[in-house]
Amino acid sequence: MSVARKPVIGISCCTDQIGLHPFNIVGEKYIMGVVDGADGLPLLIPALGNRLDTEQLLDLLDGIMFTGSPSNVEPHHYQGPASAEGTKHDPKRDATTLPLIRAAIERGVPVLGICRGFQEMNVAFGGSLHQRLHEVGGFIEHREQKDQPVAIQYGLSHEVQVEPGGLLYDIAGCSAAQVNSLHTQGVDRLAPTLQPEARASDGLIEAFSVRQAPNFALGVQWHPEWQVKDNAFYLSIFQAFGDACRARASRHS
Ligand SMILES: N[C@@H](CCC(=O)NCCCC(=O)O)C(=O)O
Repeated sequence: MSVARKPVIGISCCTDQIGLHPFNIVGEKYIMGVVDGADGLPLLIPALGNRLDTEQLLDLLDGIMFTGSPSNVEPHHYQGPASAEGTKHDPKRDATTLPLIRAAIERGVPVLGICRGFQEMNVAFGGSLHQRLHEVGGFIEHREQKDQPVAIQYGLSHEVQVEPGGLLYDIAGCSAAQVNSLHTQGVDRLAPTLQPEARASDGLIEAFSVRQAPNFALGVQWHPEWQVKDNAFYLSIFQAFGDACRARASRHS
């Protein structure tokens, strides 16, 4: 009797210097989102840029989650103005995730993008970002309160309106939900291939799917991985992603 295996879900890594050495790192909450929310087997994807064998990786994986990060996509990827001095970048991550997003979606590998990962999806398909939403005018505060405990920083912050009839509406079964909010950047020009799935009260696009994607492809600006089991809306996103990954995995077994 064969036992269904858990889907293998890739998780994009950031790079950072710790002491004398460069490291590939990922926040544990993303790993636990895959384990607890998607019931998947997490596999970390190092930021190897063009040295990553994308074809072999996509053969192995049943899904990929593109994580959030304190770093920002370098603006030359969307023809944006130079970043403000001191902006944190991760060019090795950009060189890995932007092509990997396009390749994964084209190959029908399920994709979930979170926060930076959501912003990367927009840039990967030709969209652009506001680099400092709070300086644009007209937007509510989307940044976390950095002086507050982590539970407050990742606590519910504002509402999003879910597009009726869309993928997220189907998944969550609701037309509005409260989400956390920990980002400075946001979608400016939405890539033509992306379909808005949710907006904040200021109109900012906070979730999208990929039009005509052969499989699950959703990006969200908030952090559904945060204590995923305790929030029905967050959990529904991970379960839908996990189901798509399981369906793909079953084709290989
Ligand atoms: N740097 C971007 C993206 C924000 C983001 O992904 N934050 C996550 C912070 C750490 C984490 O929870 O992984 C922006 O500021 O818009």
